[in-house]
Amino acid sequence: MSTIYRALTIAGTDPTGGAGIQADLKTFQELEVYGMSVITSLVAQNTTGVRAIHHVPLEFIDQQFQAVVDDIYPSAIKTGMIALPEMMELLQQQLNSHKNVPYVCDPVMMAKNGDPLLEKHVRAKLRETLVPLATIVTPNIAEAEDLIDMQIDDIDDMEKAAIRIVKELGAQSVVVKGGSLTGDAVDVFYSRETGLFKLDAPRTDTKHTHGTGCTFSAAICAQLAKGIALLDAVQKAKAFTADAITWSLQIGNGYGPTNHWGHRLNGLPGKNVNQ
Ligand SMILES: Nc1ncnc2c1ncn2[C@@H]1O[C@H](COP(=O)(O)OP(=O)(O)OP(=O)(O)O)[C@@H](O)[C@H]1O
Ligand SMILES: Cc1ncc(COP(=O)(O)O)c(N)n1
Repeated sequence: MSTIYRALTIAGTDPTGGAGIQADLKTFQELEVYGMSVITSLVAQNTTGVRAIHHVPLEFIDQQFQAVVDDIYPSAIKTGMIALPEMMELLQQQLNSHKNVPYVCDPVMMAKNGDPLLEKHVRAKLRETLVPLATIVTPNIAEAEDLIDMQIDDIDDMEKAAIRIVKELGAQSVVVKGGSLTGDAVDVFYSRETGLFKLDAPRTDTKHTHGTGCTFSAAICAQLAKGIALLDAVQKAKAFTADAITWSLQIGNGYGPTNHWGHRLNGLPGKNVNQ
């Protein structure tokens, strides 16, 4: 039998299925990687915004994590919404004990509509605990600005920020995502080994981008679980995410979800599965 690659996401939920744990598991499945999850926070949200957050007790997060690693050992791990400093400390300890496993840190700070998922005063804790352990950290523009306290207006700034995140915060590599800029959807990858690398995709004219960051980081995690090299993993994840955005589902009353099976529709007529 062929190898079963296994990816673990540690994150919050989205009951409408577009972001968080749900988006991660859909992405793992599409990429033929066995998906597992540890839930940190239950989030009552939809495509229009966040209504309420219920944090899972620390001890129970620990029990979920142990239950996974004691039985089906992950080939790669990602973290998404980690809202409390004590959760970050617990995961820092856990990830430190499993340093052999590639780790993708998506430093989730807010939902697409601007609702906070991580309070401002605990962002420094994320920078100190989880970011330094990351094989790759995947901030969007606002998150990168927060991580290294600089304003980012263009691709030059993204490059400066990427280098600083690796050199000053200790992550092994970074991809700064340019989804919120204008023009082509350009992301900037940096690692000490490869240097700077631009990832370019045409921008799809859509507001349905809820969960793009979760999908992108989960796709990187899935590729790393398969043993794909870092830059190649990021390039493959970029293409997967671009397809998920291109083949928009047009559902929800706000920022609608991406289409996780979009990569299967390339070559078919139309860009909207409802057409
Ligand atoms: N309209 C778009 N067309 C094509 N690619 C896009 C578009 N918007 C975002 N992307 C790409 O999607 C990926 C995620 O980037 P983005 O900046 O949206 O992350 P994010 O803000 O963390 O996402 P989210 O918070 O919605 O999970 C990046 O590769 C980015 O370039
Ligand atoms: C649990 C969780 N994690 C991450 C996001 C970010 O995704 P988006 O910015 O697209 O809403 C989210 N909304 N919910």
